[in-house]
Amino acid sequence: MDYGDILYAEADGVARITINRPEVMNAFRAQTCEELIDAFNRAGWNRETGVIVLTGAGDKAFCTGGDQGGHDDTEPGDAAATGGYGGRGTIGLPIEALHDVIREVPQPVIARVQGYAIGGGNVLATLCDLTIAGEGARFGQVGPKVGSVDPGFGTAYLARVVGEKRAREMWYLCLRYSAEEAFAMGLVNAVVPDEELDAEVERWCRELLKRSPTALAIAKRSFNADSDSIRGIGRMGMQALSLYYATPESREGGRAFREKREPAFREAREGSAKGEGKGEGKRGGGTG
Ligand SMILES: CC(C)(COP(=O)(O)OP(=O)(O)OC[C@H]1O[C@@H](n2cnc3c(N)ncnc32)[C@H](O)[C@@H]1OP(=O)(O)O)[C@@H](O)C(=O)NCCC(=O)NCCSC(=O)CCC(=O)c1ccccc1C(=O)O
Repeated sequence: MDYGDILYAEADGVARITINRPEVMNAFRAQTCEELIDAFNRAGWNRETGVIVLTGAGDKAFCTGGDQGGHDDTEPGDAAATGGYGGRGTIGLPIEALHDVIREVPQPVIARVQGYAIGGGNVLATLCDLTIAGEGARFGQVGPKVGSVDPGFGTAYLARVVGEKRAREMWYLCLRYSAEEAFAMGLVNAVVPDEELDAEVERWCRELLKRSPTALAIAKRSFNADSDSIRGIGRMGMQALSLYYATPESREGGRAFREKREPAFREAREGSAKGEGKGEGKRGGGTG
């Protein structure tokens, strides 16, 4: 596969995968997810590769989740309306397959985080085996601010990593957390000055490359086994999410972000319940 949205490099036992869309803070669209899946499989099944590093291009962001310009913005009730991202998978992004492959590759995956790890970007960093952050990194979830949610690993697995209270706080309040705060809650393994980030990631890679790759693979699979049930719950939740994306309430979030204004979720939900707006009646007036 030729890559347009990501960069891929292999050297000295380390595969580096870089989301290369700095103009949208490394937000991902369907094509980005497809390329990431291909790259993870390429690195994961190469016996020369001992560690995989996932990062984002530039110094502004690791990844800010789904590309808000990529949502289907047709009105609910229009024949083509899905509210999704227009690609493969339940919500038009093969996000489930991307999450799976990060967990499936036998090598440890390190998230090298500089700048923002927000929304689906924070989920990707959380799913990596290890996270190393520059001191300027900022973490957080934004779903309920923009009409989205990750009903699988992004919520349930996050709770295992940082604990139920913190995970609920992150999702409900949509605050941003500094690298030090993320370290304190166990979301990050190490924080270093931004200019030392590459050297620190390299140091961790060299340590991992000294370890038995088979023992690491068994350890990884053993850690995963305990949280694999989240996958099934996530699949079910994703079906619900695809219905939610087609509602005025969810669409209001994406639109408000693009229009740089506060969303009016409650008005959108109530308008929908009353059957106001184009096509709502055809969907039974549900709000998702
Ligand atoms: C990242 C911010 C906090 C940065 O804020 P700030 O520093 O004030 O800069 P801005 O002016 O807001 O942004 C600068 C510039 O970047 C553009 N941009 C930022 N993020 C995105 C994005 N995600 N998509 C498109 N464009 C983006 C922004 O528009 C600006 O462009 P200009 O041209 O300069 O105007 C802040 O930007 C922010 O909060 N961004 C929103 C992040 C967001 O909404 N992410 C999507 C979250 S929902 C999601 O990821 C769903 C998809 C998904 O991932 C998923 C779905 C279902 C199950 C699982 C998952 C999953 O976990 O992956």
